[in-house]
Amino acid sequence: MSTALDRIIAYKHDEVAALKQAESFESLSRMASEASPVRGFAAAMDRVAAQDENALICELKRKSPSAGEILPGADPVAIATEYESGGAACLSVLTDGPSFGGSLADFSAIRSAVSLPMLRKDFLVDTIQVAEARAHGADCILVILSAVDDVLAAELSAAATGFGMDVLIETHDEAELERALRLPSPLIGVNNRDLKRMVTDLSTTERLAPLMPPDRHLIAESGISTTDHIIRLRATGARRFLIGESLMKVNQMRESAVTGLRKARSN
Ligand SMILES: O=P(O)(O)OC[C@@H](O)[C@@H](O)c1c[nH]c2ccccc12
Repeated sequence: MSTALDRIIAYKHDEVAALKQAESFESLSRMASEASPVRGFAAAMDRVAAQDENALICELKRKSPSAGEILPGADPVAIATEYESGGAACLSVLTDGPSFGGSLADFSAIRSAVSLPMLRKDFLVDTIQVAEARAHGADCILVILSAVDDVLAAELSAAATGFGMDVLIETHDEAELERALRLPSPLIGVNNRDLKRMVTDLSTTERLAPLMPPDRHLIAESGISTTDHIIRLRATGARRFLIGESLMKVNQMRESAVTGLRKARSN
């Protein structure tokens, strides 16, 4: 049975083919070398976690296969600015169009309006997309292990590191975590959402956190909407969190919602 993820990966290969018609890795690498300097993505989270606060990667996401329309007509620059003043450590911007309503144009507009480090959130299946990410100013890329094999994961990581970017390796189960530990990046995401079945369960982080070696940083991803969720996940040792839908849907006082999640801890 083909899953939503299979369909996304299929059209990503079409997008890459079209990109290769228009640009080469070399031409995008030249643009990347002229892009604005990399902002340390991992370092920004480290600074927040060092204060024992919660390092939040706040995400800009217009719609998704699991949630449908999240905030039609959203002004991503205005929301990113609210995330920044609320105390987000970093931003994540979906650049996938068909399934998530995002674009690289959104990404560039946000990057010139805020000074936070930014993750290009997309389904990467070719190193040319890594060069494209840096050419648009990305500071970090996502490598989704359920979407790529080990060889491609290593190539994407090496390309990103070559451009000076950080790499977030996304896992969802024990087998993927084992694969992640064979890659050099210290940033390992645990996606609470199963991208194949589209179900979200915070116990995924609770199950995998004890398996994380001390030299790697766990980023708990997806399904986080309350300070209670943060407190529950902090109990696993997690200090880094990726939050999208629930913060997009806050329609008043988004800044204080971000601040509340950043400060959440049990007393
Ligand atoms: O909106 P949520 O449930 O807070 O989740 C954010 C983020 O973790 C989620 O968007 C995500 C995690 N991994 C992905 C991979 C592709 C697309 C999206 C994602």
